[in-house]
Amino acid sequence: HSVAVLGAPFSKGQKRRGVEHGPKAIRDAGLVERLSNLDYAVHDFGDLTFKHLEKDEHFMHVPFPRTVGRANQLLSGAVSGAVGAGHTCIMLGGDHSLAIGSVEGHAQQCPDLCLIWVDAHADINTPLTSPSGNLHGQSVAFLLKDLQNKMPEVPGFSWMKPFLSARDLVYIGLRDVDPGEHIILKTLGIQYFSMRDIDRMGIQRVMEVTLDHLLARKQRPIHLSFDIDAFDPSLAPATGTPVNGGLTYREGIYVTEEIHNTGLLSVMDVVEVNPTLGATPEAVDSDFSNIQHIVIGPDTREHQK
Ligand SMILES: N[C@](CCCC[B-](O)(O)O)(CCN1CCCCC1)C(=O)O
Ligand SMILES: [Mn+2]
Ligand SMILES: [Mn+2]
Ligand SMILES: [Mn+2]
Repeated sequence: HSVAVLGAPFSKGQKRRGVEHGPKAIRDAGLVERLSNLDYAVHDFGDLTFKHLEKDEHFMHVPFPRTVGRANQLLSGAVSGAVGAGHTCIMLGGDHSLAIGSVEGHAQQCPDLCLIWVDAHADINTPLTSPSGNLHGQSVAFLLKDLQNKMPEVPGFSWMKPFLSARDLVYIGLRDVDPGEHIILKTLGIQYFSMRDIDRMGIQRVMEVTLDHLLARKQRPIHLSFDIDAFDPSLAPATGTPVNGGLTYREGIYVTEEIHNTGLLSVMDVVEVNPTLGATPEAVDSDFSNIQHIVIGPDTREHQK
């Protein structure tokens, strides 16, 4: 079947410059070619063009709310279009605030979707709990119906309303969760597997329980939102919020292979790649070839043994 590649060169969900170059860096490392070599029909939709809104005052301590909201409204339409056209969509970020538009657009086509969030962070702060105000740490809070009564009206987001149930979300890779986020995770009973859980259970068991939790009742489309800071910084240093003690290369491969093997992957976000950060040129290059391999999985012919 066919794959749509959609670039979202956007950085205003956080304060560090450079993550807007993520899509180009991933493309330059050969994503489209590698997908084509795996006999996928690849439709490269190119990069979205985001407008920086002139008047965009902070909302509380949240920077660029209208710019971020507008970007996600645009992205939502693009992802909805790609999925509606029958493609599996790969969205290249850009910072993780883009998951708001990506998941919302996906849900327009697939209201019964489930969400697997691979990340060092929970990204579930509300504007009231966020220590930084940065919207890339609040994405999930905008999606969840269960948090509706805890969310203020943020300017720029009136185009959407929360649609996801807490039971339809699983986290993998958590190791830097803020106090307010921890309270939300516990209160909503959200299923998560921290790095400590992975240490104890092993990645095979984590994936078994994750896919059982999400798919046992019924098979449905999977949205995989993959923040590359889920990886250990030794593997993926070129990212804005690195945290030690992350996923190994093999764990990353296993997570994506198990999701691939369900045949239910419908949209994947690859976000927080910042080629201007924390890396030497060779590290940047290995970063992206690693990401390529993880995102696409090894040559599928290996599976057909
Ligand atoms: N939870 C943080 C980081 C969010 C990262 C967003 B992601 O996952 O898309 O990269 C704050 C993290 N923490 C704050 C106190 C000092 C240490 C970092 C926040 O700013 O909300
Ligand atoms: Mn994230
Ligand atoms: Mn993160
Ligand atoms: Mn990050």
